[in-house]
Amino acid sequence: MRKLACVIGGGVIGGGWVARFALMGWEVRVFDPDPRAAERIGAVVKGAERALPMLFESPMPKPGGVSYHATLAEAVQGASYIQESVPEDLDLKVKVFQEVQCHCSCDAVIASSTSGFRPSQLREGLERPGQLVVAHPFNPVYLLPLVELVQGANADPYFTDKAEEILTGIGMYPLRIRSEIDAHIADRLLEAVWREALWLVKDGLATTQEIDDSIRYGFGLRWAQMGLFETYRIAGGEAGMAHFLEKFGPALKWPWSRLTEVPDLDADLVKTIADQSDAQSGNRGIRDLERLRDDNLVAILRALKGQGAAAGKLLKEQDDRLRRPLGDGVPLVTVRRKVPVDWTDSNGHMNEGRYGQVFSDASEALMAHVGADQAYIAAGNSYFTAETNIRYRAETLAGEDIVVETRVALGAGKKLRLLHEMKGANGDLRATCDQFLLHVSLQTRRSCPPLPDVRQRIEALASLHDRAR
Ligand SMILES: NC(=O)C1=CN([C@@H]2O[C@H](COP(=O)(O)OP(=O)(O)OC[C@H]3O[C@@H](n4cnc5c(N)ncnc54)[C@H](O)[C@@H]3O)[C@@H](O)[C@H]2O)C=CC1
Ligand SMILES: C[N+](C)(C)CC(=O)CC(=O)[O-]
Repeated sequence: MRKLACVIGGGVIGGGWVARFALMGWEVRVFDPDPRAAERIGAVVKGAERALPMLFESPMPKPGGVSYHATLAEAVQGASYIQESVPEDLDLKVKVFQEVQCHCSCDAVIASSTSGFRPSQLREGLERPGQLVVAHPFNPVYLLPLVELVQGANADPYFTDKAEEILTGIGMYPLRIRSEIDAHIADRLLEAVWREALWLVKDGLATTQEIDDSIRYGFGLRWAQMGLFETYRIAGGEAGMAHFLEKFGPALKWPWSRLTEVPDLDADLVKTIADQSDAQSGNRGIRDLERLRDDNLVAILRALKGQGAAAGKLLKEQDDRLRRPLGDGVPLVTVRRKVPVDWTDSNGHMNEGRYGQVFSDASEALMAHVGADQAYIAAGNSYFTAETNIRYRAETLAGEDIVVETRVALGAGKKLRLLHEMKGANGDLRATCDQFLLHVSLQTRRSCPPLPDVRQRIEALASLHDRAR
């Protein structure tokens, strides 16, 4: 399948889709009648280019090109996936889908970013209603994996399955919503919290900052890794969920919530909220806030990745999908990645310990390349590092692209000596590492010669790298 996506509507959400598809190697065609759309999307893509690759240890694919088209008919040509992200207006969306179907391939997935409409509403008057699904993302689309995938009645599961496969391939977590309902699942939950928050401000009970603090210092942290039900199960103690419901069930009937009413967004309430929000965050521009949000999300997601928990598990799976064989260049490129924010220290640059990690990753990649991979290790053979000598030549900042080039300087029997050079995007040297490893048996924990295949491949690399010196 040709990896060609079309994004219709290039605002906040459309821009995020463009960035995610393009950075995951898809060519993207955009249609948006607003002449400022390309500039807006450019700014979103720039932020995404810094943030998204920080999530992965594997190299990103070559980014796909982004092209802008004067007509919708031209933009959808040849696309296998079409994502609509025009404003939340049912008539407008239906009109867009009707036009899309006049020009797109009958095999293409047509997906809507709608926050609240049901697929059956969007399919009104469509010639091929089954071709449309809802794929509701979360802002920023290029970092947050969740996408609510709604098929609804009268759909063709072929398109839902295809959408699921494509969205998974670009690193997202498609959550299939079993029955179509207004606002799907997540927006219903968000809406409940949002309404309650608006009442708290309107009634003068809390400021915008106090409400944000009540979330980010407390339950927001719990939600990011366990959600609602698993968290409350623990709150029930040894007796679990049933006991939690027994303990806190009666409170549901007390007037703890104003959810059944909606506050009027009259001029007074809008001014109160806008003034409080200005006082809270008005000293920072939107781009600054976006960068702060993205860096924090990257750090949180990477922490979850370390634990293999929640969205972090998905990142590990995407790393596996992105991993490619090393190739046979001389020297070998053993690491190609972006420096993530959580690797920097109080000097504002990549911490010295992380250089050790990068070179360790380089050795591990080389080991896998010569056949000393996870299966080889599981069978009881491995290499241990006996000595590492790192020279720091220039500082490296978060968001920078780095590569490590590795030469086998010695591959004789159980001895392996690797010379690594870490370079920046322009080939400028950042650090070198001279590393001596010994082959070991994991049963005896003593050194021993490698198995013949690994030994041969190491010797071949050593002689190739020696000749190329
Ligand atoms: N902003 C958010 O937090 C989220 C929004 N959504 C949904 O995504 C959709 C888009 O929302 P936003 O990006 O926030 O809106 P937006 O207002 O930022 O962007 C809409 C874009 O559509 C363009 N547009 C208008 N008419 C068009 C047409 N006929 N053809 C092509 N482009 C057209 C506009 O020029 C604009 O660039 C909505 O359905 C919204 O509910 C979904 C998740 C989150
Ligand atoms: C406010 N909103 C309904 C458009 C929000 C969403 O749809 C999802 C999000 O990113 O919060």
